[in-house]
Amino acid sequence: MTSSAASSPPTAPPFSPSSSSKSATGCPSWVSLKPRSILRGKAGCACTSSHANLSNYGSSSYHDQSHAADNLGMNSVPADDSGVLIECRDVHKSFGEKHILRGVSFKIRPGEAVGIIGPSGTGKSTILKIIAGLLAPDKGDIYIRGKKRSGLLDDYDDEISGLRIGLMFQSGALFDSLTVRENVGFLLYENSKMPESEILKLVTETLATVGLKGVEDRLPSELSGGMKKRVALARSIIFDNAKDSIEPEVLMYDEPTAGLDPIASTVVEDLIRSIHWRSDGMVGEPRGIASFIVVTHQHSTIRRAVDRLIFVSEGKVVWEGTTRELESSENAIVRQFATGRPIRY
Ligand SMILES: Nc1ncnc2c1ncn2[C@@H]1O[C@H](COP(=O)(O)OP(=O)(O)OP(=O)(O)O)[C@@H](O)[C@H]1O
Repeated sequence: MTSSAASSPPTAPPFSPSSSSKSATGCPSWVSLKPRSILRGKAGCACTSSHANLSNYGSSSYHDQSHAADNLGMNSVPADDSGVLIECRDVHKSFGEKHILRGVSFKIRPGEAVGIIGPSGTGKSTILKIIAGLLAPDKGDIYIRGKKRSGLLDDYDDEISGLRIGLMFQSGALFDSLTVRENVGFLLYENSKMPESEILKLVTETLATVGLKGVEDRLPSELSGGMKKRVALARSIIFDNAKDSIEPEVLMYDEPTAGLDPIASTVVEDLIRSIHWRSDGMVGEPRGIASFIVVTHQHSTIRRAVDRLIFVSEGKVVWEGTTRELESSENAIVRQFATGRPIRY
């Protein structure tokens, strides 16, 4: 992500588990469309990005070529519109003079694993923030289960949103002054009626799910980049056992593998998949997470973590198709993305 969200940098509320009096800085790694006091006004992180294979994206040559993609047919876009969870319809967004989104339209259906790809700065993260209700579109609408949504995150109640959406920021956005245990259990300590001993147990179990053991007492500064991503993932999938309504039905990940080495990337990609699989009851306990959306530049993440792709360029969706179709597409830009070859001038 190339820039911060519209809001000013967040300051987290004081952390208040009984055992700690530390205060936190930073912002949560995920937000839900269900309002909770801890999340109000806390969204928005300054993020950085690394795009190993796509350094030439955003060049004029790239943009010239992308016009050709406008003529591409949409491949393998499911025809069945019944039960569409999220629809972006002709969404526009400008920041000052910069017209970033110029009529973005797509649909997310139940159970889908969707990747949003495209040149740097084309507005992919902005799309996630608009879907999450952190930013308002200037024009166009977001439909949730067929119902037009209005307002931002803070305005929602359960009836209006109708869908629980979690967003994991690219940076992971861990609270630097809190331990791993406190970070992962943050929302539960703040909101849940669960006893602290149960929260501790759940934190340990959730960390084990993402392959981390014995790191509960470490600070984020004592973790590698890959471990931080996994802690952020753990925080995005820990749920209040006492309520079944708190779990997000759609998880959105903003560049979850950016900056990771291939092995650490694979771990995170497979974790994202496994969370999804569990929603289908294929592995372990069924979860309520219906779909997920991943913004990524990483080819391995596209191959391992998602099934369908939405290619955004110059603020529009210029191609949709399966990951397999990405490999075989004859469109110059899509093929170039698939092969990771530098663009020739
Ligand atoms: N709050 C904001 N204020 C001003 N400009 C913004 C804001 N948020 C995003 N932008 C600008 O909008 C453009 C799109 O940003 P965005 O982060 O959505 O792109 P992206 O496609 O996710 O990029 P990347 O692939 O590099 O992460 C960038 O030029 C960015 O600087």
